[in-house]
Amino acid sequence: MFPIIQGNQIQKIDVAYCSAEGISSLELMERAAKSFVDWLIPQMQNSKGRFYVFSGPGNNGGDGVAIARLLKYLNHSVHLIYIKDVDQCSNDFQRNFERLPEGVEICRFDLWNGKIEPDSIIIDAIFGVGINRPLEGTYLRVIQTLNKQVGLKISIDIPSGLPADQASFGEVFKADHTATFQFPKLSLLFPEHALVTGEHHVLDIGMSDSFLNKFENGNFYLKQNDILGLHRTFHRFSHKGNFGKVLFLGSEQGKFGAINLSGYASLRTGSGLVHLAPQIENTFAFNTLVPELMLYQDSSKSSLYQFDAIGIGPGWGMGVEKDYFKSIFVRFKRPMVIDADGLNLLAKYPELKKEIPENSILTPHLKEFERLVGESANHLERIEKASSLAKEFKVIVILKGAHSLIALPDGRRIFNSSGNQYMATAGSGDVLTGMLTSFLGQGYLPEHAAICGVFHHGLAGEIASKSKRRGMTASDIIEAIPDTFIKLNLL
Ligand SMILES: NC(=O)C1=CN([C@@H]2O[C@H](COP(=O)(O)OP(=O)(O)OC[C@H]3O[C@@H](n4cnc5c(N)ncnc54)[C@H](OP(=O)(O)O)[C@@H]3O)[C@@H](O)[C@H]2O)[C@@H](O)CC1
Ligand SMILES: [K+]
Repeated sequence: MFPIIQGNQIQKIDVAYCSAEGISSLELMERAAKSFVDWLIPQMQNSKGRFYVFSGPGNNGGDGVAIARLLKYLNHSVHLIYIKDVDQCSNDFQRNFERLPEGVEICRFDLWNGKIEPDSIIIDAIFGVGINRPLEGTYLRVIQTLNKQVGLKISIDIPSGLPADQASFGEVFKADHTATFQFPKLSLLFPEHALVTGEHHVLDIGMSDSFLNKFENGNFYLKQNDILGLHRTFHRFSHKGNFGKVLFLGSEQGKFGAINLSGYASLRTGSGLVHLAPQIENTFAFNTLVPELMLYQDSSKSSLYQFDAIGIGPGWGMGVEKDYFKSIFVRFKRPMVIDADGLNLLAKYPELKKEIPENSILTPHLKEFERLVGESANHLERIEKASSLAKEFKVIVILKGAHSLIALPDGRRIFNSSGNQYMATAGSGDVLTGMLTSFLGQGYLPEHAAICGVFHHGLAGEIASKSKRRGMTASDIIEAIPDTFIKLNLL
């Protein structure tokens, strides 16, 4: 997993990396510039190949100057607009400025005529992770001017004006794409910044996970390769008992779809036996979506021990009695998945939080999370609260959304990379509950169940949305679950 390094540590990393690799900071900048251009060129198939690069005074600006050179070498039309006098810019900026080839149109911002030809691509290299205060004066004017321009806008490393690991504190360049070096900066993962970051892309500049891990501060970014080693393997002699017997409690009258979706998702994730216990008196009235799902009638006296894992909450309703709710924790005793009305009931009866079995997985979306822990001023505060909740009650909190956060009881915070906007559809959360419960039931450690569940869920969404886009439903996500195992070559 990539650690997500704090902005104010990044200069230290540059120095340590350059000395370990025996390269100069200028060479590292060249690598960054090259990785950017290698990523950029295939993106711009229909463009005329005309670029306007705006460079600020630091090394982000230096990246921009190096990129202007590399684009010119590829015979593109390149304009470089710099903002501060060159002799007041960073050393590596100045070294790159000296290397600019003939044909790059160079102009200082205050002398620039303000014209950008249609179909041009605007590259923002004004500020990177070194931003330390809100923009004012000329810099503010530059960003305001560029935000009014039409055309594809791309930020290098981070949209200028956005601090690396805090909530935005002023005007920010509005990018369509952000190409960030080596690992995403924390603030790129905040939902409230989506309009300025656009789509973000992580570009490799050669730093290994093990090198970066020396600078980690508990935040990590989950990639596809990270989950491969976490999966259990099964063999020809495995029988349905090995794949787990799971139970879902939820679905009051009128919300039958909820645990049906969870149950079906758990079958598709590999569960051997799946039972549903709807919150209704007469289960004859309950139709299961697929014949493989079995009905179970729970009574608060019976043992739940026969199940390997349970998932509670989807469509449950708020009529569940407190004592019955508590009895589930007491009767099962082992890690379980708590979602939807299970979480709303915890918000209603906060004294029950301490009864939750250790290492259980709680899966709130932003609204459910707010009910549990109160309002947050921004996503940074939300992340801190999720982490505190995980540590205090020794549970795993999955804060759902783009780049879902997995907050672990030991304080680590893992941000997911899979998934897309089309997954914001009814029942998507019930599917996740089914997948998490399935992995728990197959004997995965709760931490691994959480990581695999979140990643596969996002990947299934990506696969299903290829043909369905906005029309994708939760059932489509379920149907794509087997493809996630095939894609990752997992037997
Ligand atoms: N490690 C990596 O992965 C690699 C990183 N690389 C690149 O380096 C970038 C970081 O470079 P950086 O440290 O020079 O910071 P950057 O943001 O360019 O500028 C800081 C300058 O801005 C100034 N300043 C700050 N706020 C201001 C404000 N509001 N208004 C006005 N001025 C303000 C501040 O001066 P100050 O006035 O505070 O003295 C300082 O002069 C990084 O994002 C990436 O693109 C790659 O090249 C190689 C691999
Ligand atoms: K930038």
